[in-house]
Amino acid sequence: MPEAPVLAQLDLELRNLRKRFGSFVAVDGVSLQIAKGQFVCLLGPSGCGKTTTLRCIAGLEEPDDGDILIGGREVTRDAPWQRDIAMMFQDFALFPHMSVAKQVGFGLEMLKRPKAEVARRVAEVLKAFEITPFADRKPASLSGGQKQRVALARAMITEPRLLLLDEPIGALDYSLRETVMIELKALQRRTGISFIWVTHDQNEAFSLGDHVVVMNHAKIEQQGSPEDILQRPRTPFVAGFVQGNNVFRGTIAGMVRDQALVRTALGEFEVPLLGAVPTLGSAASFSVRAERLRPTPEAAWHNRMTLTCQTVEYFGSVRRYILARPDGEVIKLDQFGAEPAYLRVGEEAVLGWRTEDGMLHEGAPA
Ligand SMILES: Nc1ncnc2c1ncn2[C@@H]1O[C@H](COP(=O)(O)OP(=O)(O)OP(=O)(O)O)[C@@H](O)[C@H]1O
Repeated sequence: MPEAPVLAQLDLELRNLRKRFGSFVAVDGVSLQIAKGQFVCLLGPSGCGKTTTLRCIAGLEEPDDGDILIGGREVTRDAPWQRDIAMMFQDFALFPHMSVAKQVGFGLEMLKRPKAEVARRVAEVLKAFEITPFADRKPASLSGGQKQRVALARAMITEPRLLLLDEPIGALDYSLRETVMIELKALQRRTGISFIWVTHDQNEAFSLGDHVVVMNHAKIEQQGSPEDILQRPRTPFVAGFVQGNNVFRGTIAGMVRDQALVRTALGEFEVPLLGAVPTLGSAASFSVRAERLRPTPEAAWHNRMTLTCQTVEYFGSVRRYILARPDGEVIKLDQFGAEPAYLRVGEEAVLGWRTEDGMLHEGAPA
């Protein structure tokens, strides 16, 4: 059994957090435990409640119900500056009339630290973020990447326990994003401060996060390591939301030992039973990742179907085949890009997969 996290060592805990705007429920019973020094990504489609959750943690929204603990201390009704957090927004929210040095020192001045200490720390932080040459400049004269460094320096100077980031690289050019992501990940590791990073971009979430929290319709659908979520999606929503899954819908037609037989429009497939045993005849869905399918299944594999290759996309590291399903949907098959191609457009293939590569979902499919 996995060890329960030691509560005093949690950087953040949310207990059954709820937030309504009028009759609209934006956050619906969100519970979360974040150990020390984690890079956490809140991932989900637009409007699923990520930003509202983050704003509740920051103290910018008051939850209707539930508790927020930071570093083991209950802060649900505390003001933002009493929470040992800092925030960084997509537009960086820099003060337009303040010099870079002044805004970087702002947090320490608010905490009424002695002038000499503020000056020393500002000099250190400007140097660490390589923005010393801009110390006297106003934000308007800085590039996007420079503004971002200033915003980060301003957030990090108080050495908060949590840094809350809302789509922090959304405003940067694509060419800059990868470099900034590498820098931010290194900064998080170096400082040991937990980052809570809101994004709707799964590449960002899976490449940065130690822990990814997938939200949909105000609730957490699944949380875990990137590998957990990519390889073992537990709900039809997560399977459909993350890239690379083939989702099958049908009904439970039988159960043998530790396997369910799922009847779909494409045939009957065996899927391992992991959790609760489903009712015979109930609606069910499962997924198989595109790289788990094979164009020449072994004789012993039960799961197979004959389809025609519609398109081949080549991404360098991966070759992706799109095969037409009779129900109008498609099947994705991925192959390592350096290998000779499996199939050509128009070619028919028998695709198959090992039973253990199917993932039966919890809850009925939509
Ligand atoms: N102050 C508010 N008043 C009314 N409704 C709000 C308010 N703030 C957020 N909402 C609604 O709550 C829902 C969740 O919003 P939230 O900003 O948390 O979503 P999100 O997942 O961060 O989305 P996005 O990625 O688009 O920012 C949305 O439907 C939004 O319209």
